[in-house]
Amino acid sequence: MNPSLDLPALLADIHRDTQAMFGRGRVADYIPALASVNPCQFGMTITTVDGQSHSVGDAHVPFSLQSITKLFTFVLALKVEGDALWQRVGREPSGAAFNSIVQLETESGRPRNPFINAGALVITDILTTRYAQLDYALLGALRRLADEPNLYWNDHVARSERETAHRNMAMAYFMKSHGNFHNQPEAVLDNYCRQCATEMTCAQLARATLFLAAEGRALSHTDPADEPFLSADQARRVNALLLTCGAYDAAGDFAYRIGLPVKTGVGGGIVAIVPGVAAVAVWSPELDTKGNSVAGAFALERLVQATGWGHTSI
Ligand SMILES: NC(=O)CC[C@H](N)C(=O)O
Repeated sequence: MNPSLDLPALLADIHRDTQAMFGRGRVADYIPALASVNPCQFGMTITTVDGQSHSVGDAHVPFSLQSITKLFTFVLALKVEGDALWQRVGREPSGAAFNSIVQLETESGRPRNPFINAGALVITDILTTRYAQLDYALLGALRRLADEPNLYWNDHVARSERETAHRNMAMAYFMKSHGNFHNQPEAVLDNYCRQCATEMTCAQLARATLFLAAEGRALSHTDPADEPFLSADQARRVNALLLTCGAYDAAGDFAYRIGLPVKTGVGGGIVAIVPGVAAVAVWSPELDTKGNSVAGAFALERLVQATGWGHTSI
């Protein structure tokens, strides 16, 4: 990393400039419990592989990870299932909305990638077969990665999504009709909604995804063995998928503007990986029409313009 970079000063500048972005998007309201979140919040954390962490604004306020959890469930599935999972899900951008159902019909129930809802449901189905209590297995992995024992899902948000999960349920049944869903859709949806309702702060999320910037090494402070969480090759592949599929049908626009592997969620969070350098988490609840945080994307664009990150790593 360029030693002359003053990250705290840069974060302060970005924080100031994002205030002008409030009011340009809308908080997700299709999950009723998310509709009541105060929209005018912004937090950002940069955690570097050399051990620095810098935060600004609401970076210590927990928020609903939503689709950002798809990154973690995919990584878990890759660890337990390996390349066999590609028989059940593709690795191409969908170019369609995150909750689109149309491609499933023409593509025989095999979702385009693990980061759209249909693909994430297949991943959760795979993990539901593997783990008797997936919710706690996932929390355990997240706690280890974030080096933070106090991580939970928000039960109110989980129930709220579960009661209104008609479209996701329809996709699960459709995939089951093609033989690409092995458990009962109801049980998988229970797990999926709890997974999506996991809460973290920006500081915790940046820490939890640092392994993707560090060639798969979890860099745990509490685990001196520093065991790799993924192999360097697997981490490289996960980053490639995040770059091409991490922002749904805005993946091209994100690559153009930001050029880093990212995962977004309708809670307003975005995590971005700068391979070899840092993990960056940003959160601001107002979304654009594709379900991505308006101020979050703006902040990441400012960050890469100022640091040059991404220009050499991709
Ligand atoms: N894009 C998202 O964050 C979507 C996640 C949300 N839980 C859903 O399934 O609709």
